[in-house]
Amino acid sequence: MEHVQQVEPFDYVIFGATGDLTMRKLLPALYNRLRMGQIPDDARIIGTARTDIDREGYVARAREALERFIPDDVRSPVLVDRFLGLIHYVTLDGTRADSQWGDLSAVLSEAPADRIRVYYFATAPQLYGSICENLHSHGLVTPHSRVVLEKPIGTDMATATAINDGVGQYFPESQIYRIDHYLGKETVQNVLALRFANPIMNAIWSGEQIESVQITAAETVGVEGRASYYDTSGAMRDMIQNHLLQVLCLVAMEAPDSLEADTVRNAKLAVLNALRPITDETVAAETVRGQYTAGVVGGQSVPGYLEELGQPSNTETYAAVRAWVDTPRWKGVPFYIRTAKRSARKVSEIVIRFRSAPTTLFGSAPAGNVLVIRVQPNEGIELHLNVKNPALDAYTLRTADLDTTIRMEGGLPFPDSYERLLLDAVRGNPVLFIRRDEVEAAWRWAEPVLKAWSENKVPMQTYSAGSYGPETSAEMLAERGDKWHEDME
Ligand SMILES: NC(=O)C1=CN([C@@H]2O[C@H](COP(=O)(O)OP(=O)(O)OC[C@H]3O[C@@H](n4cnc5c(N)ncnc54)[C@H](OP(=O)(O)O)[C@@H]3O)[C@@H](O)[C@H]2O)C=CC1
Ligand SMILES: O=C1O[C@H](COP(=O)(O)O)[C@@H](O)[C@H](O)[C@H]1O
Repeated sequence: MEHVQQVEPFDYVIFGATGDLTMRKLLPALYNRLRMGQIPDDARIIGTARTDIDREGYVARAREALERFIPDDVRSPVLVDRFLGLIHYVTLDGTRADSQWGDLSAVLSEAPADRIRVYYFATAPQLYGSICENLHSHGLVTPHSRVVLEKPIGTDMATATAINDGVGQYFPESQIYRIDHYLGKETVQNVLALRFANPIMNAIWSGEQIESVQITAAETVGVEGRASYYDTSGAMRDMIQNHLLQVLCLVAMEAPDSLEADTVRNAKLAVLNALRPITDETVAAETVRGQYTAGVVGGQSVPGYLEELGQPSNTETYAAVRAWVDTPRWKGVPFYIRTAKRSARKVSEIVIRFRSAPTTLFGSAPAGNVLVIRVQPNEGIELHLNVKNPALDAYTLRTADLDTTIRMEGGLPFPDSYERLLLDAVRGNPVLFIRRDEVEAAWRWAEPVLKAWSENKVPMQTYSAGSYGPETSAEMLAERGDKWHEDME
């Protein structure tokens, strides 16, 4: 099975190795892959950051991170020591040409010249260009090198272009891996299997049978310790421009001829290019933005966004958009996309509402079937069907659910999406990474909305923490007789 095959020996060079992302996600993900037997003994993880510590100091931090973020039942002292044995650390300012590049070069030159080298940028994106320039000028970019770029790729088209140009000067597109962790989620990848491996699904996957599509990513958490980042971002930039548009692409794309990276990415790009532009004239009707106020989440009282921030802000913590994919397949089908912080519950899901049967056999019209792809939690698929109500003499209907939970063999939880993606970069498989033109097409669609919002062309709504969002969001759906999933019967 592919997921337990060992990858080739590699050097993973992490820029930003002392940061939150490395400690919380990257090191635990690599540990878990080592635990699964996928990481060869001679692989190396080379952390770099400006913090002046030696290898022992860094290994101590890495050990602490594993103790914190790897559950006890899968953290074995022997494996932890083996993992920590792979780690090196080089103190380095990635933006300065006169920093200790020689030290990094010396460590890298201990491995064969044709070794796979992954440069992972877990720093602020503004640094990516100068880190690449320094890698190049110090002769560290080899034909076997790849660079993984963390989000956000810009805050608009201009900044995205600057980042992509900066990296693109030194790495060809084929060596650039833009990560989107939603594509690493098992249930997101499953959309392709569900659609294209099941003729019964494929046959009904268009506006002829589908009334509307909803894509939700809601969280109960607020902005946690990331307020300074989040307040410059907001829900549209943080979740919709990247993760949720990618999910929309998988739901809406035409069948690719193969699962080869560029074939899939071309199919996604075609969807992004077919998104109907939202203009100053349509933005108030097609979008809703909001900020959470104080409320109760999971039984705990929590402050509002502005209280947490301690200053006024025009940044949305909730965004909902009615998007349209202008292709023959999706004519007249709204794609409702929404994301929220401090929502009533954590849920990411895709809800496909089918048109109802035109029959008059049963008195009232039967409800349209609903297919729910549960991205997380409780990953699985449910299909709401109409069945005869067995309790009554009259021939009436009720709904029954076909519900399947998708699990790994042995009932194990799915690996974190970073686990798959980190090793795909080693394998040289970019299918789950985003190509430059996709990023640009997504900004082309999102930018006019952000501009209109910044000019207050759409009022900022409020919603209580622990609710499902502003009322105007439900009203946007009601205009066409639609309801958000939680309001469906
Ligand atoms: N944290 C998260 O959950 C997520 C983060 N991201 C993205 O990942 C990136 C990193 O985020 P996060 O870990 O939270 O940020 P942190 O601020 O926690 O870490 C930043 C890292 O960059 C290093 N750094 C800063 N300047 C330089 C420099 N000039 N040269 C070399 N290293 C430098 C810092 O170390 P030092 O000060 O020692 O140099 C530190 O290791 C950002 O782009 C973020 O948007 C994306 C998704 C989720
Ligand atoms: O990229 C991000 O995603 C997380 C949500 O990810 P999930 O896998 O838990 O759904 C979000 O909290 C964060 O703000 C955003 O930057």
